[in-house]
Amino acid sequence: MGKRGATMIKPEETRVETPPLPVAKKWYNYTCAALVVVFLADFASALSLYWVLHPTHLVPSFAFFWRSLCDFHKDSLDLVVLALARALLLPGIAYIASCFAHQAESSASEQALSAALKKKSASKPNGLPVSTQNGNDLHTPLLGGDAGSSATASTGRRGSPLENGVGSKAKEGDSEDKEGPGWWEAWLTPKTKKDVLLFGSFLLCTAFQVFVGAKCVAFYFQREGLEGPLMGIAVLWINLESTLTGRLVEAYQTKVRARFRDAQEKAAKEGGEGARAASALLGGLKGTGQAGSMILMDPVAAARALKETQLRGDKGVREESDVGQRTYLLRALGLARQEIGTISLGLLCLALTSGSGLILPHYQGSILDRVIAFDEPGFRRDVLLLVSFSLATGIFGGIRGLCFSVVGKRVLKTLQDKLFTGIIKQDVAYFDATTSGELTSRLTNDVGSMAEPLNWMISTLLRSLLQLAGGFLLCFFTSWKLSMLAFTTMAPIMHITATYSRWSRELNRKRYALLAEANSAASEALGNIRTVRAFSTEDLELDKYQNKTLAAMTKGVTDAFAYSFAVAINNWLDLGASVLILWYGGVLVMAGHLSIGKLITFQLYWNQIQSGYQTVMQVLMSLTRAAGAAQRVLSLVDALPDIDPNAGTMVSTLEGDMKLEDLHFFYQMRPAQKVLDGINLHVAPGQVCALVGRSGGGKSTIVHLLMRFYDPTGGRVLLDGWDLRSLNLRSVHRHMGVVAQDTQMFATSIEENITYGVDSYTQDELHECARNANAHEFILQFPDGYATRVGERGVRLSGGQRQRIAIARMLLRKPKVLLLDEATSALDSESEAQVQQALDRLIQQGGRTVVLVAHRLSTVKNADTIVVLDKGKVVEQGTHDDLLRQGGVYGKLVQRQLAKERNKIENPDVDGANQASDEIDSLLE
Ligand SMILES: Nc1ncnc2c1ncn2[C@@H]1O[C@H](COP(=O)(O)OP(=O)(O)OP(=O)(O)O)[C@@H](O)[C@H]1O
Repeated sequence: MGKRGATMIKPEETRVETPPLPVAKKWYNYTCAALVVVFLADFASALSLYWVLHPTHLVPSFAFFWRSLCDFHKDSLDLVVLALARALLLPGIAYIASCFAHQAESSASEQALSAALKKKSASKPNGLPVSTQNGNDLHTPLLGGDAGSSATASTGRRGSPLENGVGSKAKEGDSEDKEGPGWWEAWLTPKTKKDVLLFGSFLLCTAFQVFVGAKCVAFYFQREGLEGPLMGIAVLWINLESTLTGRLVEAYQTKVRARFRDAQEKAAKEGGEGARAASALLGGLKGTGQAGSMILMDPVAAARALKETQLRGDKGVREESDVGQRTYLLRALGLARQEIGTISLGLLCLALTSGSGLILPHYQGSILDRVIAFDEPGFRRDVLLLVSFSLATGIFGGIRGLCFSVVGKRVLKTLQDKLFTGIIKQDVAYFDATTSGELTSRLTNDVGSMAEPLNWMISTLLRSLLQLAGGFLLCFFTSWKLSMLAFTTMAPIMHITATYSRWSRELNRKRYALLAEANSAASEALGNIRTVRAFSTEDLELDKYQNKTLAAMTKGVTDAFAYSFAVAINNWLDLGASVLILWYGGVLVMAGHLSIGKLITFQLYWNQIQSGYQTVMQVLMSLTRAAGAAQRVLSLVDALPDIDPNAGTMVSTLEGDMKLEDLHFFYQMRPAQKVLDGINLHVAPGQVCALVGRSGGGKSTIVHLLMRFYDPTGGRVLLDGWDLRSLNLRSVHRHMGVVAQDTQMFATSIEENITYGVDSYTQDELHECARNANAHEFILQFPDGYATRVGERGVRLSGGQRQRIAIARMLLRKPKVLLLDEATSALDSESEAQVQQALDRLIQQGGRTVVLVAHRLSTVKNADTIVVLDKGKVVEQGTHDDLLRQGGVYGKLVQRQLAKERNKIENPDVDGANQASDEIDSLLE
């Protein structure tokens, strides 16, 4: 396989946003019911019209039947026949399309599962055992194996009817000697077949509709009371029928998806049993009867892998609530609440602009009629009014734009602040599962996409809706027949735009996810630039980044093609409507039923409707895009951390008594690995406890739990006899000082780094702490002294210098409890000795409790208690002398260390720290 990236599961592939199964079923049933009602009403309206025309000939003879059918201008039997044809054809199409949708869904679900399994198998060096339901045992390939073959193994089918379906992509890497499917077969997936069928039904409905529209205007109405409205209902029903047919198939797809997801979650919960359930379901879904051939590998792992990108708290994965357009709008309005004054002014100007905008076409048409009639005074008055209304429209339009733009900018700021607050308060477990690149993407791309439409959305949406409603009424007022004809093209346009907007929403969600991944890849590479340079892996990083941006671009280009296609069809339909209006309007004008001015007015109102509709659709489309981004933003804004640093009892003073009671812990990202397994430990106030042991034994994890970065999965951490979980973390941290293994610095000055989080201090205190940490001297050697900027993450300092600044930072806080996680590991022997001296002094000064993690003997030997940890258990515990007497692991370590010390004197280049670490490892072997 070669490329590591190939095993990654793209979040957008695995995270299928579907409602719960009961909701999906409910919507499917509602859509079915609505379709039945619409068909019945359609047929009833056509029959009623026929009955209105022939109250005595409801059951015609053949000759009468034929005459009625062929009389386009005066009879309506053709409408009854067409209604019947639709009632038969459309459900048939919906059924066949649903079958294809079924196949596409099961195939896609299967692909997602096998991707998850592939990832799992890639993360396990020994590969995962996979078992078929018919009892065969297979093995997934190792990381370096052929990705495609694992997918093939997991689908486990040959010659299935879905072989050429969506799932065929999963088998891209099938053995090279086999010929892949031709482009035609690859293209003709069940999904394509479904789409083609639905598009066919749409064309059919449009043709029916144009027929009814043409009939409507050409019809000779004997009594206009009932015939017109019945004809109008027929036009309306056709639109509904075509839309509902598409919706029915979608609702069915959603139901299938929800069923699959439920089965998958069941699989995660129940292990083997659930696996069989999911497998059976998949087999059932495919409709191939090959349940036995579906292979599932470790469903728990697969389901877990699927959830890796989801929001996490300290207690585990959380469901992100689905943010639709309505929720987005409500939340956006909620954010804009403080701007109510500016919004009100904007709305007032909006009403004035829209009102005067709607009056303009009336005067435009009227001016023309007055020119034709040589009515000079009327002409002058109308021109004056037109100018006045145009000026008003411009002025109020400008103010409206300004108001809403200001509101948009303010909301953006509020949102950015809220999101950053949401991110920074998350549990540490959340940050274990995500990358800073993804988070910065949320802060920039997602917040931008969510807030951007607010600049113009509210005003534009309201204005366009007013324009639409007003234009609609005025069109009917000007000529209802002309309106009826023109509106036959409206529904297909609406249908195309709605379908495109749904599809585009999904595509853009994937695009944003890819952009976030690209961001993540870039920030990871830049954050580790020295490693990248040292290993000359610039091309590899570039590849990773480019793969993501390429995939995002491909999706963007696909969207652009589809958009152009949708726009082209819309334009044709729009032009068609204009031609129809001019044709029939011209006929009416020539027959003396309509003035030229009225025809122009109608055309202008029609244009207003068109542009209003296009704008509404654009707003809705950006709404759907914004809703996708809003989901990622709001899920974080709303998510409360499991560990709330502000909750619990405030701690004003601390004795420093620390107790670990039967402590158990595993990290969420590796639930199978027990890191701490029943640790019991007591550190009395003022005592020093040293944790030693093999790398990975759980020493730093104990420090994490003492800081309450995580809560234990079993047992308790007690501070002064209080369960740490019941105390206010912020107040506890005020009494704690920590120097972590990887010293973290901010890209500010040395002084700001040392005084980080300290409210008040004097320069003397600052210098004293730096002196005690053995940092003062080297700081003064920099030309800017304490004002020296350290660069991002302190890159302009050496490891030892960073460590000493971190120690100074800790000393300045005068903590009651010191947590030193290998605080002196990065120092040379001389610095270490000095820092050690400073730490000793600090410990002796004020009876502080100290927990230190160290590999070096010199650091640990003075501790009151030395705890030797291995595989999350305490293997030895006591003072230096006790443990030496016992002659166990620690005793051997000391002997070896002394030997090394002698060796070091002879060979001063040896890196003592690493050696000592290796030494403990080997001792514990
Ligand atoms: N955030 C994390 N998520 C998942 N696993 C983790 C995480 N942090 C540590 N681990 C795992 O937990 C185990 C214990 O790690 P820990 O850092 O406590 O060991 P340690 O004894 O301090 O090792 P060292 O001496 O090398 O620092 C290791 O196997 C490590 O891989």
